[in-house]
Amino acid sequence: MIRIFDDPTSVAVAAAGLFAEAAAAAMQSKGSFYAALSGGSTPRRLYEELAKQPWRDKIAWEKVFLFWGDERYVAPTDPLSNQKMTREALLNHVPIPPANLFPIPFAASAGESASLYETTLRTFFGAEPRFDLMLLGLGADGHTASLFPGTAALAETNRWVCPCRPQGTGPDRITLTFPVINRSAAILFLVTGRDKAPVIEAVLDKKNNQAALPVQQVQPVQGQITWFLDKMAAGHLSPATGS
Ligand SMILES: O=C(O)[C@H](O)[C@@H](O)[C@H](O)[C@H](O)COP(=O)(O)O
Repeated sequence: MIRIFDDPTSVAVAAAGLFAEAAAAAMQSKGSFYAALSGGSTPRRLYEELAKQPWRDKIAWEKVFLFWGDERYVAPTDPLSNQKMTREALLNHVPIPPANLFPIPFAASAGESASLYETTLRTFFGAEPRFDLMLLGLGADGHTASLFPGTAALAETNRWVCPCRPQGTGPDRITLTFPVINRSAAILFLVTGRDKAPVIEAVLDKKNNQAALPVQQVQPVQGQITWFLDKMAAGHLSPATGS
């Protein structure tokens, strides 16, 4: 499903509603809700929405279990940390038990952080990872989570978590891999801004004549993909694709 909203704030408000609905449905069927969080500017707005009413009081936060889809290899106090962003925007403001939070650890190396997180996930989920909701963003280069073009992590079939080194500057990353992402019950992409219009057109209007983009490997085994876009990101889509 593709939904197009006027602006990033409307995307975040709608995403908060979807998050709350997915949480209520999972809690009703199995008593808990497992979500993987994304970094990025649009998710931050979503987290700020969830920290406000009605969601702060309406969501049964003690039954919410939060994981991170990717992280920069930096200390959790670093301004680049997705964990720090999420704590500031959401977690410091809602009654979620600390034991329900599973941030990506900052270990001796990005590789060690990834393998520790893999152990955490395997201990929690057992044989098969199954997130009720996976939040994802999309980079202008087609990356999602920290699965960047041309990196070995794209071909991973066994490991659930990988370290990776994006091209250019910036810290190493730790990312969930496609075998985990594609076992999610639901995936929600939040994409806003004019700079995303070409990549959104390539992915959703399938006008991609270049090499395959990482995001095109998001193909859930059973789950649903929902795209929440703002008008700017949807600017190059044909009218038949958007709604
Ligand atoms: O932590 C991150 O930055 C995410 O891993 C990354 O995949 C992000 O979601 C996209 O780059 C889009 O980011 P924006 O929403 O900020 O454009």
